[in-house]
Amino acid sequence: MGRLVWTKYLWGTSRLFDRVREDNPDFHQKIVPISSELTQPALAISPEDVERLTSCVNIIFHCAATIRFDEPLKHALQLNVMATQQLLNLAQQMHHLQAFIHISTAYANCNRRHIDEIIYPPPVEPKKLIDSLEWMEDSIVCDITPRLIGDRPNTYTYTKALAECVVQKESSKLSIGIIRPSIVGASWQEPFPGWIDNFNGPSGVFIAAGKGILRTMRANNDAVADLIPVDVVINLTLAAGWYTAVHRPKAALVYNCTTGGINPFHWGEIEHHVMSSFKRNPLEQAFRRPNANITSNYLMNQYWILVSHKFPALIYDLYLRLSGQKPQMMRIFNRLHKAIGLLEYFSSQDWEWNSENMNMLMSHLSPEDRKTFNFDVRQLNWPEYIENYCIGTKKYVLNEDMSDIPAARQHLRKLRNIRYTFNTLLLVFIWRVFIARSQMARNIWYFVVSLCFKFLSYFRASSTLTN
Ligand SMILES: CCCCCCCCCCCCCCCCCCCCCC(=O)SCCNC(=O)CCNC(=O)[C@H](O)C(C)(C)COP(=O)(O)OP(=O)(O)OC[C@H]1O[C@@H](n2cnc3c(N)ncnc32)[C@H](O)[C@@H]1OP(=O)(O)O
Ligand SMILES: NC(=O)C1=CN([C@@H]2O[C@H](COP(=O)(O)OP(=O)(O)OC[C@H]3O[C@@H](n4cnc5c(N)ncnc54)[C@H](OP(=O)(O)O)[C@@H]3O)[C@@H](O)[C@H]2O)C=CC1
Repeated sequence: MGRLVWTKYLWGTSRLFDRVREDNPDFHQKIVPISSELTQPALAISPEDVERLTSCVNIIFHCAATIRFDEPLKHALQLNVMATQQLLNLAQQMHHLQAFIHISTAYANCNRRHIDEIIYPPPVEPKKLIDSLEWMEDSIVCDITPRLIGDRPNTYTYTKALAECVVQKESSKLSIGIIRPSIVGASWQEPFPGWIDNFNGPSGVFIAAGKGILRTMRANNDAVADLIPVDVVINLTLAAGWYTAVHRPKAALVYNCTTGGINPFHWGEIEHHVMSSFKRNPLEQAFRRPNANITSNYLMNQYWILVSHKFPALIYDLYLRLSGQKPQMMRIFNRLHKAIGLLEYFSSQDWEWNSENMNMLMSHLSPEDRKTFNFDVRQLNWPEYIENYCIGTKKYVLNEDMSDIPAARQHLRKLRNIRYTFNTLLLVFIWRVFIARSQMARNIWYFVVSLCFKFLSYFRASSTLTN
């Protein structure tokens, strides 16, 4: 439902709605936005709006949540659990409600390796937790949060697990479907390939790598990167709304909305395609040439952070200071490291999700509906998707013009020349300081050079023989 920001998207200039605007310029007349605030009693919905909702609504799609990984527990609990309970209460007053679709996350149970389409017992009884945190000061809650969330990485996944349990409790009174998307990425086909409008999940990582800021990150090359295009999630959600309303399942049906078990792709492959895509379609004003690597080795990552992040940031900030400007690069890197640190849990391991209900739902759709509400990720071509995703971050997140690509390429060439010059100067400096002053360093240097020369002569000789 969201707050009234919805209107900004619908009536405003968002390119997401270009196609629907073309097909049906008056489409906005079909939409009635309702103002709400999840942190307020009864969700702060006005009595007139409550009246309208209870008399008109057939299906609820409950998406509103805080998705921040660093949300204080009390706030996350309020937004993701208590607000869900309030919406369920409101849903029970709705005279014509046919289905309640709750958007959870595939990582709600990320403390398990294999995740079935069932609701697992909650880590704690939600009501008990809400009651006990109510009287506690924020500082105490903060202290006990790590103990409470246990083997989950953050308050987000913890509260999303509790929310599932709250929703399940109402399944005798409402027809309920729960959608669990994995890592939501840019659109695959609808309304056009590559649409994305935020820095969440991998998008911020891709952009930071494309800008040449991010050069290293901890991730497992061979772990499955369970990205799911946003239009697949929406299509599945709509289809689940239809199925729930028509078939009225007795228990809440859970749909793991994932790609890993059906059409797996790995972080190592993503790295390769992201980097080559940004080399073909560079972002404007890159800090350095895009050249990022993932590694699962902690020490290696720390080494590259020092050499490829902190050292260039220090030099650049020194340059800014000397030219009378405010240093900023170190601050940017500190924020980046904080964000990356919160994502590494998800990129360093993999999970197996069972997605039988996704298949079951597909089998219930008519061939025409299967096309209109396509969520068959077997057809997803990953390299093409990643290319469109990277172009999408450029066009729709950073609002860069594709016609400026030649200038961006020129900028990368300039950066390459700066790097060559810098490396040459560094080599000369090292030569002057170490090699020219010490006999032993000189001997090692001559030894290395003669070894290289011998190798070269050997290869030349052997290639002449084979010819
Ligand atoms: C080596 C590289 C190789 C490259 C190739 C790639 C190879 C593969 C590599 C592996 C990839 C792994 C990906 C795994 C993803 C797993 C996700 C699991 C998802 C679980 C699924 C879910 O169930 S779902 C929810 C997902 N939930 C999020 O994903 C929110 C996270 N996030 C936050 O929890 C907060 O964001 C956090 C961070 C605390 C900061 O918090 P913070 O307070 O410091 O900063 P803010 O977020 O408030 O941002 C303040 C302003 O910075 C702007 N900004 C933000 N990022 C920016 C950026 N990169 N560049 C420029 N600008 C940026 C922003 O737009 C704001 O701008 P403004 O102020 O104008 O609005
Ligand atoms: N992004 C992802 O990778 C994944 C997301 N999900 C789930 O999908 C759902 C949507 O997530 P996503 O679109 O990514 O996240 P967004 O942050 O973009 O959307 C969250 C929505 O919740 C609303 N909201 C947040 N706080 C309040 C509040 N206090 N009062 C009223 N409304 C509020 C926001 O309204 P406003 O726009 O006004 O701020 C926004 O419409 C969430 O339930 C999330 O858990 C699941 C798996 C993956």
